[in-house]
Amino acid sequence: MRLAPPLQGGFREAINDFIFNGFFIPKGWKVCIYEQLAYWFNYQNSTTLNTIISSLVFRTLNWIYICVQLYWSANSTHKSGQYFSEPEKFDPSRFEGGGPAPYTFVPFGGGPRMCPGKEYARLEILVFMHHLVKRFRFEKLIPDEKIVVDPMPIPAKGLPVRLFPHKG
Ligand code: HEM
Repeated sequence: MRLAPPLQGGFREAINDFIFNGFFIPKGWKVCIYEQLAYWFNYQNSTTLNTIISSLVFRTLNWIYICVQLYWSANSTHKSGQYFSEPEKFDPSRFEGGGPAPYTFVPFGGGPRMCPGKEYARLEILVFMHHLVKRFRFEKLIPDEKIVVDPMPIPAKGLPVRLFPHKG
């Protein structure tokens, strides 16, 4: 959920004027639909930006649109060395105690529009994992299988595993 969050992030509308990194963002500015471009920004800048605010000019037929994106990014926030030491390392102990600072671990978003399916999704995967480890030992068939992002992160070959039922 931290290293490869299923949702990369989302768009927001500014409810007040504010300044971010020298950009003046007026109240009411919001999204353009160029999500793929945002994904691209997300990956290109993954170590430096945790919010992407970019002005874009693009042309459709004879119209030129100027568009501001306010995009919060789970992926780049989760990979920030400022919030997670050795960000590429899988280390569940970083969630012990108080865990990460508020709004730094955001696979389900945050604030009033946070994912309402959060607890259901966590429970479902917990039940699945419980039955898997209680009944089987398992091995990945492709140890270094890559994850492709298109736009959701999925194992490139479908994560084949071999199951060995526990005896008795
Ligand atoms: C691992 C599983 C899931 C992940 C990682 C996930 C992630 C997210 C994220 C990041 C958002 C945007 C939150 C924001 O803008 O702050 C969202 C919104 C939403 N999710 Fe999920 N979700 C998951 C499972 C589910 C499930 C199981 C349901 C329903 C049963 C669900 C229903 C929704 C709905 C309805 C919204 C829109 C909420 C709104 O805009 O007010 N999600 N989810």
